[in-house]
Amino acid sequence: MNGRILIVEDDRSFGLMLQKWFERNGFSATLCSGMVSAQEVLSQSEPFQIVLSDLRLPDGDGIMLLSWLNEKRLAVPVIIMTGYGEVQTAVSAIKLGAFDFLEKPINPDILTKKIEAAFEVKQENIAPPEKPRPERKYNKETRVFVEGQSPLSLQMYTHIDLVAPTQMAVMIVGESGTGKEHVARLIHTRSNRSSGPFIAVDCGSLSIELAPSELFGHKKGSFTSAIEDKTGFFREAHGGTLFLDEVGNLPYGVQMQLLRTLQEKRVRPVGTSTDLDVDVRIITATNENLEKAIEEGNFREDLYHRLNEFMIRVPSLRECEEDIPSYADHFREEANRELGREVAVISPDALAVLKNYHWPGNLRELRNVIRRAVLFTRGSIITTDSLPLLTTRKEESFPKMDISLSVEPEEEKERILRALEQVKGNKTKAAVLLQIDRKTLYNKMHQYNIGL
Ligand SMILES: Nc1ncnc2c1ncn2[C@@H]1O[C@H](COP(=O)(O)OP(=O)(O)OP(=O)(O)O)[C@@H](O)[C@H]1O
Repeated sequence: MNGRILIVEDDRSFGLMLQKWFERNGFSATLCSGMVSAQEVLSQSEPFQIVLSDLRLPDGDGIMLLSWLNEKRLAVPVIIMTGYGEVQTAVSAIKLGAFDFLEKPINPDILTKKIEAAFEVKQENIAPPEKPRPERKYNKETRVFVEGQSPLSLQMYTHIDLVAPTQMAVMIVGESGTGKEHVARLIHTRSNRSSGPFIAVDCGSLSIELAPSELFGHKKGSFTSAIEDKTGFFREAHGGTLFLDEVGNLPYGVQMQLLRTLQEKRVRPVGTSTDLDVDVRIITATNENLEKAIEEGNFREDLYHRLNEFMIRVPSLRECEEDIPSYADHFREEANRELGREVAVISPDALAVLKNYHWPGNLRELRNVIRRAVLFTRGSIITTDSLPLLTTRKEESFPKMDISLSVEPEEEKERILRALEQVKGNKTKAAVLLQIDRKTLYNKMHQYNIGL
């Protein structure tokens, strides 16, 4: 391993020890003693591959540093170091996007594994430092997934199977960490585009200035930093699927261009005057209420309807309690493999705790909790002792997300016609696609004068 690591630690002797350890292991490590100095270094020097930050700093904390990195769109994995008993805060840090956490006193083997894992993610997900790119490509199945068997999960998989073979634009909604990206990938692999590319783009990392060229490409010399031709995500996804994650974050200025591209199925790279054909299926995901964004003037309504030809709602984990044991077991096996452990089971008491918690961070949080438990377990059984304090009960949890839709009549008619076309006129299937009952479909067809 080698690469640039930034250590943010106010305990100087501990920081120096870490710095020496990294240097002995072939890294270049920079040490900062506080948040502000870390921000200065991160803004000025060459990009770092990993930031290893203490949770508590004299002029802030690791979580503030994390938020600052997010704000500045500096895509670097952050590992937070916590003291004994600060695991809850560390879990919050992970929900905010920290890559992982490490408990002090630091075990060098665990540190090595986490650094290796962060590097892998950095190589896989994030582009070379000098040219940050927000896409992730999936050319092969890298992870194993579990299909929940609860009624809401089964309903979701039925919807996936139904919509996957069509060309409809799918909008996936659900809380953070529910597995929306996994659903997008599943739709792609179950579609007739599965042999084509799957390009995932995090819309939150597209700046207003660069978004057009990232999405639609550019011609060499069309602006100062355009030192070579760029294909753009749309054309990279030609023949396959373009997944726009966190689509609510798409800069408003680019939304019109996106709509035009979708309607005309053509892109015009920046700095050119020629339109190029593109054949791309669009899948989007959001964990925010886009209707509110529309009301507030932050998201175009016409684009919303174009992207939302079919909506899939990914249930929260607290709505699928019966799936928790199989997910937990799956994450236990995954952690065993990745951490070289042999933890065989989760005790019934521990399972009861897991089932009773409200999981605001959903599958991502469950995965982190189980990984931590596998690390902490000395024997072969995960007991309540190896779980963090999971105290908030389900009853105290938040209300469900409102995903109801209101559509303009013209658009509604258009959607019904499209759905009927996709399923060759089968009204039962069209009603499922539109997520309305058959009777409502008949009424609407009558209302819009669509031949029965
Ligand atoms: N069906 C599944 N089986 C096993 N692991 C899963 C499954 N779905 C999701 N995961 C895991 O849960 C975590 C969160 O999944 P994912 O990133 O797809 O969620 P998301 O809803 O897209 O999150 P966000 O809203 O933050 O973008 C990931 O580690 C993913 O690998």
